Amino acid sequence: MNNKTLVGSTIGTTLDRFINHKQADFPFATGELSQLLRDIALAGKIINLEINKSGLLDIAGAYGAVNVQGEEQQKLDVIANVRFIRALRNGGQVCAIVSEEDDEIVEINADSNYVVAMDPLDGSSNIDVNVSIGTIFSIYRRVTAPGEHVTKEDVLQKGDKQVAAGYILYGSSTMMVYTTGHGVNGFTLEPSLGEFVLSHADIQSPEDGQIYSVNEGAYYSFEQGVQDYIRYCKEERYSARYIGSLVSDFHRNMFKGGIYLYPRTDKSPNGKLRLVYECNALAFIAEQSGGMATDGENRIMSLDPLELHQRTQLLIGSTAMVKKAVSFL
Ligand SMILES: O=P(O)(O)OC[C@H]1O[C@](O)(COP(=O)(O)O)[C@@H](O)[C@@H]1O
Ligand SMILES: [Mg+2]
Ligand SMILES: [Mg+2]
Repeated sequence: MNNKTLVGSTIGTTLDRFINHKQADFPFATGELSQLLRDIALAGKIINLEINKSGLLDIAGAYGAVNVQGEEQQKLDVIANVRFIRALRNGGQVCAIVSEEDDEIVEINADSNYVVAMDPLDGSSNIDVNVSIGTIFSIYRRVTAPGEHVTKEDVLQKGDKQVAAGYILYGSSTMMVYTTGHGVNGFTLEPSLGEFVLSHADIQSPEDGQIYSVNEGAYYSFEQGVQDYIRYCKEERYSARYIGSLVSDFHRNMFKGGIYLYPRTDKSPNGKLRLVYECNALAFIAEQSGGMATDGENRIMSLDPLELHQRTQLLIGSTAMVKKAVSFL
């Protein structure tokens, strides 16, 4: 882990100031993307407050509905979804949202330029047991003209088209980590100030590592190559670490060096994780911090999304480890 002092964006700089500073790098910037990043940070702060006291409030447990994935929605999944949509609507920069919790495209401000794909609450199985969870987001510029009807073309863009992406991690501290294609920076929420403050500048993921993250309980449903790679990790005496929240496992491995795998199984022939609002964002962060993200054959960000809730196999993390894993497939 390296904390470097960068001209104009020193450790301790607030997110707001950092965004302003970075915007100056783009002479034709309109400030829309900057405002959108602020809106996401605001929604993250609001959700963070609810998560922190979720045990005290009647927001634990199931919501009593099933989302398009066939998964039982948790109350906090729905609350986080509502909070994000409201913050992005009020912020005025978004024309459409693709969310894990909504079957169809959520149309917002027809005249706005940006599309957001989001997983409002990642790691839902950990919500009620006080284990770290997150929010994942990808930002694209629409391809249709402002004012026109939003189409699937606007929301089903390759990961390579992302203009920004990141996540908010609600853990022992709350962090917002994002990229606009110029490196990855992490901001820690200073609770008494209520401000995200630059704490991890220009994050670089180690080339190699000793940690592997996979749900080994599904070992026998994985393809032979994946089973062989997991056995290799054991022979190498790597450490097995699996929180069960993609954002948290990814975050740890990005700093310490490691690989996260969610392989396809006989039950889920395309894997479990969603390309549009989980994998593309983390793939952008991984590549921008020196790591790698693949479905076993292709770069995740080169994949053409065909469906809003399309799933993909995911291998992500330190480059040397991901390449090694792919060599087993
Ligand atoms: O319980 P499993 O099958 O290991 O799946 C855990 C994975 O599923 C997820 O919970 C899926 O995300 P959601 O919680 O947003 O649906 C990931 O965060 C996590 O890595
Ligand atoms: Mg998720
Ligand atoms: Mg989710």
